[in-house]
Amino acid sequence: MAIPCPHFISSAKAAMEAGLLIPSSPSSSVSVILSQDDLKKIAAYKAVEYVESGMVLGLGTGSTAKHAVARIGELIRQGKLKNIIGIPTSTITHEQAVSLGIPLSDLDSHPVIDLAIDGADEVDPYLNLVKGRGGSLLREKMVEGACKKFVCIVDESKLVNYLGGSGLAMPVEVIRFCWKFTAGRLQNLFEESGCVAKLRTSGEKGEPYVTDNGNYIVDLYFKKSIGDLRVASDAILNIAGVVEHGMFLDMATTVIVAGELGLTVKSK
Ligand SMILES: O=C[C@H](O)[C@H](O)[C@H](O)COP(=O)(O)O
Repeated sequence: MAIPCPHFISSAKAAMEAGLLIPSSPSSSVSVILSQDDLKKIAAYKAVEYVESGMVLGLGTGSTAKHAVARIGELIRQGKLKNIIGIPTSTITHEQAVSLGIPLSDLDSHPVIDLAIDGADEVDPYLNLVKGRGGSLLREKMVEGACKKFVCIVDESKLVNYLGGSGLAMPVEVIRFCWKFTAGRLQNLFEESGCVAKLRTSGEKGEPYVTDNGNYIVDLYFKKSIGDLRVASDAILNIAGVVEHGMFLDMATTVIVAGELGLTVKSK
């Protein structure tokens, strides 16, 4: 999706730094079309400005986080970041980090993480998130729950008035055993919100999608708000068979939003 940005003031600077935009002259006014992926990259590059040498970093997963991981790899290669240790949140991020030469570890060896950078599927006005449409919610929640700072990076399409408000999936990771039973219990739990629970599938044959942890994902679709998020979270986690859900409540310390009018940094 191309987004017209006639007055792209603060993001123009970030776009130049990201190599997405070259001004024709120092005084020229900026008029540029940036794609959604450009916006993701701009948010990611801004987040990497928070990274300092010697940090243990949570490396997120997804089409936005991959730009941050690439940038960290680039700065390490250029010698501008030293002694970084990355904790990846998925096998795909692990593979990307290895290909970039980023030294890696895990939570067992590094239980405290200085900073994590990751994307999100939805961000509400209180910086609560929905994550996991890429399937990595469990490891992300473990890593980002162990962080001193969690910088979330999104383009403005991810902003919602309330979680579930995009009408897209709210993922719940469940064990395979009797997943239909678990999906039914989840759907019943949110009956008043018009919830529909669907098993996530992948590939042409529609096989169940399997997470890095060998589990399935049941996606919840809501017609109305699910009300108190803490109550909803506890109720989901109380169902035997549920491993984790994609609501990240009160976890992001900063959210960087790249949009038509520039970069917005919201912090707690
Ligand atoms: O499981 C995937 C992660 O939670 C992602 O961070 C999230 O889905 C956002 O992904 P993207 O940046 O590709 O929109």
